[in-house]
Amino acid sequence: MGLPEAAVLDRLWDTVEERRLSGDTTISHSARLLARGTAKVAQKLGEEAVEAVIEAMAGNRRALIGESADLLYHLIVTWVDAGIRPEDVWAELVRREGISGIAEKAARQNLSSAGVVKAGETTKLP
Ligand SMILES: N=c1c2ncn([C@@H]3O[C@H](COP(=O)(O)OP(=O)(O)OP(=O)(O)O)[C@@H](O)[C@H]3O)c2ncn1[C@@H]1O[C@H](COP(=O)(O)O)[C@@H](O)[C@H]1O
Repeated sequence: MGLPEAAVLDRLWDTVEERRLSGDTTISHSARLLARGTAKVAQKLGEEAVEAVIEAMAGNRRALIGESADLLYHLIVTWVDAGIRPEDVWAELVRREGISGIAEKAARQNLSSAGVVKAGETTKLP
């Protein structure tokens, strides 16, 4: 295998989806977490995000790599629970490619100040 690459995320999604469909909750962490329901899945996502924040603030590069993997895993479990496929998210990132985040936000603010978009509404595609 060459350098690790992002395709691992697609493989991980396939594995977690398989655990949702036929995983044994006594041996599969994913099956057990998904069986606990959306609130628990979302809680764990939040917890892992905070753990990544803590390591980033502490400047613990190695620990932040580990917490990043935990966060990505729990984000994928959240996608599986919500019926989101990786390509749904990859398509959104591709749509945004080449559009500066600053220009994107300014355009949204112009739309809302022109009354085209009500404040609080987003012009981001669903
Ligand atoms: N990438 C991961 C991965 N990252 C983290 N974790 C698990 O996530 C859990 C996080 O620990 P926590 O204490 O935060 O969560 P918890 O055990 O629910 O504890 P509580 O908060 O409920 O008390 C640990 O058990 C980690 O092992 C993962 N479990 C699985 N995977 C991948 O998913 C695949 C399928 O795993 P299973 O579903 O277990 O078969 C594996 O082959 C891996 O590729």
